[in-house]
Amino acid sequence: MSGDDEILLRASGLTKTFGEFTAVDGIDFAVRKGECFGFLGPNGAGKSSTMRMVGCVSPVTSGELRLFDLDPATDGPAIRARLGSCPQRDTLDEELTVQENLWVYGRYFGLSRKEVRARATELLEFAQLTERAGDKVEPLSGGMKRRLTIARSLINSPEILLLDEPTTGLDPQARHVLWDRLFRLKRSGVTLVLTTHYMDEAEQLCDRLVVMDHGRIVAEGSPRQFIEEHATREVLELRFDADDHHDHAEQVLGIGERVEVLPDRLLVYADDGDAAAAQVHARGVQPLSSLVRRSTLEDVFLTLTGRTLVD
Ligand SMILES: Nc1ncnc2c1ncn2[C@@H]1O[C@H](COP(=O)(O)OP(=O)(O)OP(=O)(O)O)[C@@H](O)[C@H]1O
Repeated sequence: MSGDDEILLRASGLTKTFGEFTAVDGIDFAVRKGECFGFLGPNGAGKSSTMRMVGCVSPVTSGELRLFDLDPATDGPAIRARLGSCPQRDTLDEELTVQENLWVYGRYFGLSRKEVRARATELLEFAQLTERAGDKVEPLSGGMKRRLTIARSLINSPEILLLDEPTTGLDPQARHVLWDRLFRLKRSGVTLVLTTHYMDEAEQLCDRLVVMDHGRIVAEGSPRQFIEEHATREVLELRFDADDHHDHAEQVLGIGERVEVLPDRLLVYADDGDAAAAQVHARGVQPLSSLVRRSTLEDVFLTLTGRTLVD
């Protein structure tokens, strides 16, 4: 196998248990060279436990895991040398400067002083932190710290970068800057594997993704495939006075393909949202507001699991 079809990471029957509890329940997936592969799911779905096994920091309970055709159980150090790993929480040394954080990490990977300095200069540019190179980390914004963490995880020029919820806790603008950096990284040939519970992030970044729930993979595909397969083209959102959404659901039953009741609104799944709205109107139902939008991964998740992603 070669080129774009080359599989860098493969799991089959991958399982992680903590005592009696099964956090990852026999999952299968494969990541191709150069793609961005995502694990989408709510808190507790087993995404981080999967990433920790892939990152060779948590042993596999059972099943098979191979990175670069190597086994984490016996080849952990060789795999880690070719991986970058960006944890959910920033673990920067706040007492050091921005560039010192990179230098220290580079030395840990065995790069020479000269190599470390050259690589750090490149990475600061990539992370748009050149101007802050000599500043302490502590006062940086959340977005800057996240970019520095990513830069640090790239110091060894990894072939695969693991990102556990890369933009959780960041404001919208900082998220967009980060997405732009990750796009650039992917274009440069780095394979990205990320977890997220944001549908927009998965839609923006991932070529392929799996949806996880209760330790299992419940669906797999590209974001567009997901939407085409598991949701209608459009959704009509209807809002009524609080508390009576269930009553209104009965009134609109049979319109579109499916009606979903959420605490604050009704979702009518229909390929033609405007036609569905006209039918609602014809039945004399009068919502406080109504809106037609395209289906998203959130709708797919709701269809597959009966729950919203972010409760
Ligand atoms: N070290 C541990 N010991 C016991 N249970 C654990 C441990 N680590 C994770 N779990 C449990 O395994 C389940 C999956 O956790 P995991 O962190 O993998 O989920 P997640 O999808 O990454 O969620 P989050 O978005 O909150 O990180 C959770 O119920 C969690 O409480």
